[in-house]
Amino acid sequence: MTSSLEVDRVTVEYTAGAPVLRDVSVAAQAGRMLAVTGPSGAGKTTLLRAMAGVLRPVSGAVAVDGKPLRDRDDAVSRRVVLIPQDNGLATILTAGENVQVVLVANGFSPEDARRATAESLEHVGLSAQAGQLVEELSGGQQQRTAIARGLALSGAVLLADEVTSELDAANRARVLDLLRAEADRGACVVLATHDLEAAAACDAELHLLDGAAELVRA
Ligand SMILES: Nc1ncnc2c1ncn2[C@@H]1O[C@H](COP(=O)(O)OP(=O)(O)OP(=O)(O)O)[C@@H](O)[C@H]1O
Repeated sequence: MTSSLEVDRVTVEYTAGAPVLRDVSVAAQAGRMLAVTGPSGAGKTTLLRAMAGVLRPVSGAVAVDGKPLRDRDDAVSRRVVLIPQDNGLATILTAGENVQVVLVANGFSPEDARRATAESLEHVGLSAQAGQLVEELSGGQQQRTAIARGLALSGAVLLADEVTSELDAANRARVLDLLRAEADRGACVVLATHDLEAAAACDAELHLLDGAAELVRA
């Protein structure tokens, strides 16, 4: 089944009366990649967190398949996957454990979780690091572990926040190919990025500036 993600006139505030996003609307469609660009502090992470159901807008709504998201639990049950900017990995677990634990928590049997973990780490080129503690991995290897974890969940919506920032050119190209493969299997992919080449690899681009959004490429 394919899904669509609609952001309808969303305003988000961290402090009452000081919106970080103002009246932002955009739709992300199944099978396509949407880039969210803009300078540091423009609100890219805030928008992805609202899309993920982590932040509740003060007005407007985020909907998947026309049904508004209630909160993060609702978003998880509707297969909205967020790969966060800070990776969100448990540093005292291995790369493999980080992926596997999340899969089991999402209903995979231990055997399926083991298989999907091995496949996903292989896709990002980390098979040899599966048993290594996250705190022993480089920044780019940690970033790829978080990507492997997000990809393994096979979301209907995949929200990737600055997932190429620590990667060399070859790994960046590999990750963009993997995100494209997610879109090709029917996911809505949203990529927040500073990287102009990564943005150019997407089908559409939403540019944020001072909390307002403009669709610069549809
Ligand atoms: N938890 C928070 N509490 C208060 N203000 C916040 C919080 N998180 C972000 N902000 C503010 O919201 C604005 C947008 O931040 P956000 O992280 O969404 O920007 P960004 O475009 O992702 O930036 P970057 O490219 O540097 O990651 C910034 O002014 C930031 O200081």
